[in-house]
Amino acid sequence: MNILEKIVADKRKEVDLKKSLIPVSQLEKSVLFERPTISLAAKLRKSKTGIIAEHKRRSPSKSEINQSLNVQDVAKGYQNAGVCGMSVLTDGKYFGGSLDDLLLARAAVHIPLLRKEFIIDEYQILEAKAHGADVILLIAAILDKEEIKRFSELAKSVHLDVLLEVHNEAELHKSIMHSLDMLGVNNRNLKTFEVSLEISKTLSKLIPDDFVKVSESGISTIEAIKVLKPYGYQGFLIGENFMRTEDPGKAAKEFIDDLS
Ligand SMILES: O=C(O)c1ccccc1NCC(=O)[C@H](O)[C@H](O)COP(=O)(O)O
Repeated sequence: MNILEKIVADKRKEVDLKKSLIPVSQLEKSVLFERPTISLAAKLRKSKTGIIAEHKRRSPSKSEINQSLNVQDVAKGYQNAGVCGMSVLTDGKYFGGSLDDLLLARAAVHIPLLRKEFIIDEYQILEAKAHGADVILLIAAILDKEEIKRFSELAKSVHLDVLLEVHNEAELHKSIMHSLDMLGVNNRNLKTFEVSLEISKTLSKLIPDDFVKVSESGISTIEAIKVLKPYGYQGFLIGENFMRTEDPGKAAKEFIDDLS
């Protein structure tokens, strides 16, 4: 089994357990379920910098990144830095995140929040909404076309933006559909951890203009963004580069100031 298969196998067990403990009817009663969401896609379309900053304590490729920070301080720092949105990893086993991180970030800031998760069941989309997310991530490598359609339509029906992530041409071809808002190209191969910005460059020309294009992973310099912008990218998802520092908000602010 590669790492992605392991994550998905664990996720299936986790979701089955959660469904038995907290029914959908309870998720729908959350005050946050009624909260009007904020569109990340709309923010990215208007932004000159397009930074989506991530809260990431650890990862399968890098192990520990930063375990000592308070998620609300990170969220406020990112908001103060002028990011377009914040990505909150909610997977516990592999990334050290949780749905509580999402709730806490929601209570601290008013920028769009992306639930960064391995979504394999509709339940997780309703869970995202009930915990204050504005956006969900769908990963083409772990979903078939019918699931992408079903999950993205459900997300849209509860007013969540959808970021669909691809890493190769086959994933992109099966994924293009009207119920998506943003197409993300992950520069990291989630099976081998190899990172190359060339993936964003190559796939950019195959993405129709009606989607906001987001380049994800392995971005650590202003130069990388300057290289990717002419390929039509309006969003740039950055995790480790900010989270490795003592003050991710400050690092994001310096980055955005240099970019502006
Ligand atoms: O980051 C990993 O090691 C990883 C491994 C397996 C599946 C997903 C993984 N990361 C999720 C992400 O997509 C990144 O956290 C995100 O794009 C930010 O990347 P970076 O700026 O390189 O931290």
